[in-house]
Amino acid sequence: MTYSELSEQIFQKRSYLCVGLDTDPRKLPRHLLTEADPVFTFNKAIIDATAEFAVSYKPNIAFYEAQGPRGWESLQKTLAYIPENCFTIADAKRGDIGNTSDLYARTFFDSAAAGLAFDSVTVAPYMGRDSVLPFLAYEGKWVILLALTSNPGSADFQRQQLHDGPLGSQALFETVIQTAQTWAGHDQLMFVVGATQTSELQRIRELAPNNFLLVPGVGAQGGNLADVSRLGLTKTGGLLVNASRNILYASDGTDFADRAREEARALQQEMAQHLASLD
Ligand SMILES: O=c1ccn([C@@H]2O[C@H](COP(=O)(O)O)[C@@H](O)[C@H]2O)c(=O)[nH]1
Repeated sequence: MTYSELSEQIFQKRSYLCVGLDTDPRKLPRHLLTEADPVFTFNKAIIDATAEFAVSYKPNIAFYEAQGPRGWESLQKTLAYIPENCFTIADAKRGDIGNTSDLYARTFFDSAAAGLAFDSVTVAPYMGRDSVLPFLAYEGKWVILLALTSNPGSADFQRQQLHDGPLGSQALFETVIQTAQTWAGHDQLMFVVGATQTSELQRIRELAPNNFLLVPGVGAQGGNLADVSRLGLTKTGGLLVNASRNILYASDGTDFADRAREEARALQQEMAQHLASLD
């Protein structure tokens, strides 16, 4: 999906909601446990219930890998089930020396390799340019680079001051955002910024005025959608705000899909208001 197609979806659906498919078999409603593939059955119901309100889906790969080959199969089926008009994110947080990154990129982008063809993959920037470039070699595919993550540990490295960054003294996450833009344009590069990091969002928008930001951390992690939207929205949308647990596990009963739909609808309705206030 291209930048303008994603932007078009956002204004058509009046939503920048990304539903996180962090599907944990231990949290599934009991009545699904007799299904042949309970994870896929659950994901299918969640997608059916939320597709009207979401522009993106983000399976977190850890939840599938932890189940071995069975999990990989559920992931393949889930990806194939996500509607064409939704942007897909493999939240895998990969990155290694070039030839290894090359295989990670094949895993998530080339369906002939592992049966997966995501639109994008999350990548850790720590190993630098040559660890990221193999992902960018795929035309039409996106890299979503971790910049300032939502967790408390983001202070350990990402907020550390560097004294000889491109602008002199600046935080490591600022260097990541500036330097990565010399590797790819905003049509192929997004940044992860936690919803819990709104104190830095204005600065991040100055550094990356045109890049989409993937913002996890509303709901279960306490991030505030209104603040994220006020500081992060742009004329093209510019945001994908993820919610996982709040939607997936709104109920653990037979009404789980209805409750997930209500949660997704509530987020979409607030997003529609924020988009309307852009005019
Ligand atoms: O900085 C980051 C980067 C990624 N995540 C991921 O997003 C979801 C958030 O789930 P919630 O249940 O809505 O809290 C999850 O997959 C994380 O691994 C993040 O939270 N923060």
